Amino acid sequence: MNELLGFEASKSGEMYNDLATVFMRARQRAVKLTQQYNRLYGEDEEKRMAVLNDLLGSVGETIFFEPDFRCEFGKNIHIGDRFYANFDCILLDGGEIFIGDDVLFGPRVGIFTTNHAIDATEQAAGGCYSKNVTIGDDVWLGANVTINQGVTIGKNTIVGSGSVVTKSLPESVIAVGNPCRVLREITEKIKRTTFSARSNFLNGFEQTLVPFYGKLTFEWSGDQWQITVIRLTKIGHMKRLRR
Ligand SMILES: CC(=O)SCCNC(=O)CCNC(=O)[C@H](O)C(C)(C)COP(=O)(O)OP(=O)(O)OC[C@H]1O[C@@H](n2cnc3c(N)ncnc32)[C@H](O)[C@@H]1OP(=O)(O)O
Repeated sequence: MNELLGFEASKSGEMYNDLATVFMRARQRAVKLTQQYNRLYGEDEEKRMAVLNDLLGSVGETIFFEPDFRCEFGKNIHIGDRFYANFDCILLDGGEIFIGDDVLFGPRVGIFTTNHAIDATEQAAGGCYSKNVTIGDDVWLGANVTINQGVTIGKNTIVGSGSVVTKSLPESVIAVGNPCRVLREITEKIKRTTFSARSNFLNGFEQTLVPFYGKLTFEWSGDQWQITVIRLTKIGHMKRLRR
């Protein structure tokens, strides 16, 4: 076990002592900052972003976690632009977590980069090893998705609710289940009509979510309306959430 290298060991996949002082202190700091972030819910978003800037390794523009967000260290988490996570997101970042642009997490998504040692003696002594996780641009993780260490999710992929992802997934697929397997590719082209939402429900939706996302579109598929969110990129171009 490598106690001297601290985060260098954890980020490189070597076995490290999870109970070493450097990790204990960093964990306490992260808990305090995430509590502060969660308490600031509903306050000025700039204050919340300032906490995230302090807590996380790097953040893009417009990052939003519903309460309660929790992470282990924070400094190993890197998030791109326009990120939204629903309630109770847990990111255990002994290894690094890289999240791209325009990523959506459903409620109770968990990313776990660290395993305890397999050997019981090393386990009891605090032995752990971590592997980085990467989430590509335009990915949507459904509710209760679990991502295990070492996984990469290709861009534009959707992971169904309750899935446990143990191996990497390619780009532009829908994948589901435990263990998570590809269900189908995302190939279809959907024609959309954009118009303003006017019902109470949709006005409420616009006020709460659309500032983070962009615009709503509606498509009549023959027997039902499909509501889709189109997000505005930094340079103002429309970006489709689902194709
Ligand atoms: C940002 C937010 O807050 S998100 C809000 C939270 N919402 C969610 O988490 C919902 C996530 N959505 C899902 O899980 C959806 O099922 C999707 C998007 C993965 C798939 O939707 P569709 O493409 O319409 O798949 P469809 O419903 O046709 O199902 C196809 C097959 O996959 C199975 N399946 C679908 N979803 C799942 C799942 N999550 N886990 C296991 N199997 C599934 C279906 O049972 C079906 O199996 P069958 O062919 O044997 O009958």
